[in-house]
Amino acid sequence: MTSSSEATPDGPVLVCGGAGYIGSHCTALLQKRGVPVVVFDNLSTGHREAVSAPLVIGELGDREQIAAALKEHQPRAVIHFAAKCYVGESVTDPAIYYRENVHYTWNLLEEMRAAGVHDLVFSSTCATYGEPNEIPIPDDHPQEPINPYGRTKLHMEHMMRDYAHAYEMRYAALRYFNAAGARAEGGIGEDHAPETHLIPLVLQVALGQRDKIMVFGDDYETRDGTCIRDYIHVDDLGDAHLRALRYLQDGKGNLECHLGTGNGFTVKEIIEAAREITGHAIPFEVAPRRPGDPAMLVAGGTKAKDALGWVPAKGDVRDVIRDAWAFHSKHPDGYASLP
Ligand SMILES: NC(=O)c1ccc[n+]([C@@H]2O[C@H](COP(=O)([O-])OP(=O)(O)OC[C@H]3O[C@@H](n4cnc5c(N)ncnc54)[C@H](O)[C@@H]3O)[C@@H](O)[C@H]2O)c1
Ligand SMILES: O=c1ccn([C@@H]2O[C@H](COP(=O)(O)OP(=O)(O)O[C@H]3O[C@H](CO)[C@H](O)[C@H](O)[C@H]3O)[C@@H](O)[C@H]2O)c(=O)[nH]1
Repeated sequence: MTSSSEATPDGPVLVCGGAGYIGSHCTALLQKRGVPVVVFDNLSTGHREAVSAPLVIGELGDREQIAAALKEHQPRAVIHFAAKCYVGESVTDPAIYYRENVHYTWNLLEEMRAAGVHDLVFSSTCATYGEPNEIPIPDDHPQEPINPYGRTKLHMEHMMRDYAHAYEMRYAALRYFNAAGARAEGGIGEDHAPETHLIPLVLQVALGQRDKIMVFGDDYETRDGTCIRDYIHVDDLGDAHLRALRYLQDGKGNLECHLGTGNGFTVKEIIEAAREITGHAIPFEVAPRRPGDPAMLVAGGTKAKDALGWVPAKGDVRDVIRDAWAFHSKHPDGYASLP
């Protein structure tokens, strides 16, 4: 058994998508806690430099590659981060999302079943809730996604629920709010191309890589007219995955819950906090609303705390931005800045 302050699951753990932003942070934490870990990633959006664990360059579209990795590394569990994640692209080209999120996850489930690997922790998203009818959003909010990205994630959740019901399998679906920040101990951080997320874009302005940040809409019904989001530190997300896996391995059942801080910040508040931290003026310009953006997304409920004993260590967005800034100012071109 583990203490409530630190969870250590049994390994080896296969981390699909472990070269990506959130997966690399979870992998680093597993290693820090001494859990044997192997990353399986096709490096389509991930980075070899983000991984210091053994890396299998593999494709979830290819069942033979999944089977070979499971056979060679004999994991006791899988944590599954790999997915396509651009909401706009999912609207214009949903086929990619149904193939790579839904079909490829089915590939993984089938190969796990064939190999007798029973435990799966998986990245879901608050985008499965769609336009919330209640803020803060309770854990049992209806799931009515408003774009194909969210719908594919919901399909993935349903697949896991059905597999867990029918076969010998246990799963945790963790619905993240806005992942942000970088590893407090340094070395890894966020490097997406193209980058669409607010905090790294704001920090690109501070680095002189952009003239200004565009604020998508200032006529929402919020305290300053700009959208409110719940920014959750990527290290806290990593910790929640370890706890969720321990929960499954302790036989406590399946789990579906969201992961956020419960604190919401407006776009203008993020810019202001980044000004304080970077000392840069960070000019902005108001642009039209971005289609599909809900005014407010903030986590409510206590399910993750009750089930996992998980409380985010960095609930203040300034701490999140400070860690992101430490990474971006040291690696202004992301992993390309590394020697
Ligand atoms: N970033 C966020 O704010 C956020 C919020 C909610 C949910 N999520 C979910 O969290 C997960 C991780 O997000 P991220 O921001 O770290 O994304 P990311 O793109 O940085 O990481 C995804 C990783 O999966 C790998 N991958 C993708 N397709 C693959 C395939 N077919 N075979 C093998 N590897 C493959 C990529 O190379 C990459 O390393 C995603 O499932 C995403 O939907 C992210
Ligand atoms: O240049 C920018 C970028 C973003 N924003 C605003 O900043 C807020 C946060 O935007 P992000 O793109 O950083 O994050 P989202 O809330 O859109 O995205 C989150 O929710 C999505 C689903 O809705 C996906 O799950 C995604 O991975 C996750 O980060 C939004 O109000 C957005 O309109 C701007 O004003 N200007």
